[in-house]
Amino acid sequence: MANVPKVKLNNGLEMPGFGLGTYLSTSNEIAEAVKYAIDRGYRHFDTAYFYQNERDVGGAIKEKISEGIVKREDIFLTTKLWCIHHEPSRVEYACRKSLENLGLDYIDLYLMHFPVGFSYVDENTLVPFKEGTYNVITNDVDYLDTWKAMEALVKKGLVRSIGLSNFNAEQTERVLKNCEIKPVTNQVECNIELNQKKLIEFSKQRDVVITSFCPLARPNPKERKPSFLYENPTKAIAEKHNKTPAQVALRYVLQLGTVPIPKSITKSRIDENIEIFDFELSPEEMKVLDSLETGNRIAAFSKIVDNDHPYFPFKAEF
Ligand SMILES: NC(=O)C1=CN([C@@H]2O[C@H](COP(=O)(O)OP(=O)(O)OC[C@H]3O[C@@H](n4cnc5c(N)ncnc54)[C@H](OP(=O)(O)O)[C@@H]3O)[C@@H](O)[C@H]2O)C=CC1
Ligand SMILES: O=C1CO[C@H](CO)[C@@H](O)[C@@H]1O
Repeated sequence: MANVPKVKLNNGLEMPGFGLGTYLSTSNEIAEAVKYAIDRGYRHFDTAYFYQNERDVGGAIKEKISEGIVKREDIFLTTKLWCIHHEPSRVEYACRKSLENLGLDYIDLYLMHFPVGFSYVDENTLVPFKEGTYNVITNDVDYLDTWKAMEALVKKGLVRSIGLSNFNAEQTERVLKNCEIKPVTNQVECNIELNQKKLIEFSKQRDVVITSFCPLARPNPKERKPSFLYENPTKAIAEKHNKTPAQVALRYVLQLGTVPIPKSITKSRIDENIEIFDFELSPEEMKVLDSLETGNRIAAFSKIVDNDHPYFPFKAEF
């Protein structure tokens, strides 16, 4: 079984340096995947209110706890505050709703999913579109006010750590300069094609860990994309190490100093993805992989959220 090192967070707690993503899978398939992953040594799981699978993920964890395979304190569970709950008065409600869905007493890490708030219509309208369009109705809640309400969750013991997701450097700095409790991580898209080197360096200097989502760039096997999973130079590097291109891609973001959270519901891939702690890419190989950066971003916010919103994060260089 892979020996996953722990990463020290700026609040003194630890987070396993590798985890399982859960986006786009619900119900039985994700519950089975989480249970299998626990059996195979995964201890860190990433979900979100937005994914509508907190019940499945939490239920699977609880099952493994009641079987005596793990204890609650062995598991590191992340979930996220969704954009319709940015109003400070909604934050505790949203967190308690996530806890209820998960069936757990506390959340290890609670992230603000995105810096822009969306208008609240009702619980089931996760993405409120302007009629007849695919443009989201945003609001102007300041993410600093949302952050203050998240700090209160730590004080109440509902969550152990809080963090950011999809924040750019300037936004991260604004939170750091105005917070009582520092964000422990910023979870951002990071893979061979969007290697986030500048944001990683910036965050490292401020003791904020970068967690890498879409570390495999959400593969599309029919179109053989991303090319780094199917072609050289990744393929040749993988062969040299007796690994797969996916393992090289995950090892790459790990060696950049980030925490990868690849998602899979496939047993063989759950096994494959965690086996990245027994080899090392050389500085030359890292350089070759650096050169595959295209800047392509997959997580779709830029298509639905007004890019001119003052808190839209992706107009900045990093
Ligand atoms: N904070 C945020 O805004 C965001 C957070 N996330 C989080 O990050 C996680 C990971 O990102 P995600 O978008 O899922 O993208 P990933 O890059 O992790 O890709 C997931 C896809 O890759 C497939 N896959 C997994 N392992 C392999 C492998 N070894 N070889 C080939 N294909 C493989 C999976 O298929 P299968 O499951 O069928 O095996 C799935 O279709 C999410 O699940 C979510 O938890 C993601 C996006 C945004
Ligand atoms: O977490 C997420 C999963 O990816 C989606 C985009 O494809 C994002 O919208 C969302 O934040």
